[in-house]
Amino acid sequence: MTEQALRAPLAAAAETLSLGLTDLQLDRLMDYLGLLSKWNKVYNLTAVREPSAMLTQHLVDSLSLIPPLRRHAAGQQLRLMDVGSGGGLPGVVIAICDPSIDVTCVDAVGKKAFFIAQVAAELGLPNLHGEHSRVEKLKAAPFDVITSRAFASLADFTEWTRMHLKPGAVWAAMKGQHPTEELNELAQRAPELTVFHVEQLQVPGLDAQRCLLWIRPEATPST
Ligand SMILES: C[S@@+](CC[C@H](N)C(=O)[O-])C[C@H]1O[C@@H](n2cnc3c(N)ncnc32)[C@H](O)[C@@H]1O
Repeated sequence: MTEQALRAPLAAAAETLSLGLTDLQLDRLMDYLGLLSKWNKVYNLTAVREPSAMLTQHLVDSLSLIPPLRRHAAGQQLRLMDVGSGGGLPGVVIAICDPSIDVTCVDAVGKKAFFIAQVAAELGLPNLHGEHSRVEKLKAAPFDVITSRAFASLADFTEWTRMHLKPGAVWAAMKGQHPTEELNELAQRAPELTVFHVEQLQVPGLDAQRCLLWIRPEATPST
């Protein structure tokens, strides 16, 4: 498939999601797709091999997070950690779509974190950083939002990243079908956490269930 043939469905998906992306942002998303496809063979970034499948299953899927994230940001600058980001999903897509969000992609595999740094340099994204570490070993740093996609159970995700939450910060976990069992496990292991919003994500061109879970530590009552 030619680049032009992939750019059209990408632009259409961005339009359907009302993202208001500029031509430069669409170019960067296409450049990212090119890098993902090129370096996948070397770095083993994703099991999805075909660029057209990567476009829908990875880029457009990650784009579906942008409207809820913007709603949450409400125009404020945010520091966001994307945990277990692999080839940069959704972290790189967020950094391209929203320059006011400073994104750190954390992955336990060094070559994946290196790839993120390479994407940041090649695409000229000063708001994108790659960090090589198991997240539970990472020195505590304050973030406003911690995201994950295809990473770990909700209970592990929140336990391993809790020390990185600023006061007032939240987790946003991308999942497929409504994760009933994971929610039950979370309620047992971390009853002090609140799942304050579960929303369906619409992924243009993908006939699959997707949802986003917003979680926060229970507010400490003031004394
Ligand atoms: C299934 S991949 C998902 C990648 C990407 N988020 C996506 O949606 O395509 C899970 C990633 O989590 C990373 N990972 C697993 N355990 C980790 C940990 N404790 N800390 C940081 N990264 C971890 C793996 O190296 C892998 O790249």
